[in-house]
Amino acid sequence: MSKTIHEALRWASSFLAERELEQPVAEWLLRHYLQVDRSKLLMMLHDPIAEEVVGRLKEDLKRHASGIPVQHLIGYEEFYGRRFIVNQDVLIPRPETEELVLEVGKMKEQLFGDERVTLVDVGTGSGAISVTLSLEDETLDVLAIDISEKALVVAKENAKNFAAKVSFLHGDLLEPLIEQGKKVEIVVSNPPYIPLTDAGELAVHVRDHEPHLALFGGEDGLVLYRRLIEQLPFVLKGQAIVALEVGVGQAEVIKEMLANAFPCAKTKISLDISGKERMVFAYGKMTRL
Ligand SMILES: C[S@@+](CC[C@H](N)C(=O)[O-])C[C@H]1O[C@@H](n2cnc3c(N)ncnc32)[C@H](O)[C@@H]1O
Repeated sequence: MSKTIHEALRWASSFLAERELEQPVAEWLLRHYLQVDRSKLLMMLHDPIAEEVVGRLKEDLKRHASGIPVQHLIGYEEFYGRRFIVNQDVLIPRPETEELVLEVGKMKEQLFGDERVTLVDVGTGSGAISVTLSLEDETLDVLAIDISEKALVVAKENAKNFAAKVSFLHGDLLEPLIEQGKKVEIVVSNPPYIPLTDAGELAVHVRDHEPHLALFGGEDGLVLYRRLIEQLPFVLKGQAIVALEVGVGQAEVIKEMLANAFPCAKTKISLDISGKERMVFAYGKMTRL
């Protein structure tokens, strides 16, 4: 007799638990195969499940147990309620970054109201930040930069899928803007910030399956912040916002770097939903006097 969805899920949960892997993975996979949302899946729990779907589930769970992120198995990650294509060329967007997007939206509203302003997302990866902000706020002209040509292919595909108007540039941090003499009101970045010295502590699915260019920020994790902050004065308008996602334990030092670079601006650290200092901002007057 064929299994029900409930039985398949129970089997999958114990497979994952034995390997200390996250339980929702089985549900994500089944929702993906059956193309249903969570509430529909719950309503279908006692329906029979086709043998080939059970076979696919077993195969994918084995691949996941070997270290492949579930997002690479299904080909997307949800970000701000939208499905972004992801593959081995881009960082899988994380929930903390949704909080950065939310904060940037609020700060833009406070500082610029409905004024039309230009925002640049440095190190756009899958385009999660740039595409989302462009869709959420029509008063933003959005540019996005990445040093990885392969990441830009994915970001462009995501922008196309959502008909988001983002202009993509290839280059090192803000250099493409500096070369054009272009000035912007908002710089957002979630640069690579893991210290190279922490590489050994990373989970296999991160270390072996996400691009190292997206993960490591030099020996101490701060290399990209230092270089980005040095470049900022060349691209920021007089009134501006700088919004950076940072790693745990990096917020104070990055706030200080911003305060030194922009003595007339206000700076602040924001906590993520789990109470960790994960966002640093400089905003207001960006001139030195
Ligand atoms: C941590 S990932 C962030 C991706 C995406 N913004 C997100 O939040 O999901 C960092 C991104 O910065 C890019 N990157 C690394 N070094 C860079 C550089 N020097 N200039 C521009 N982009 C860079 C990487 O290719 C990667 O896409």
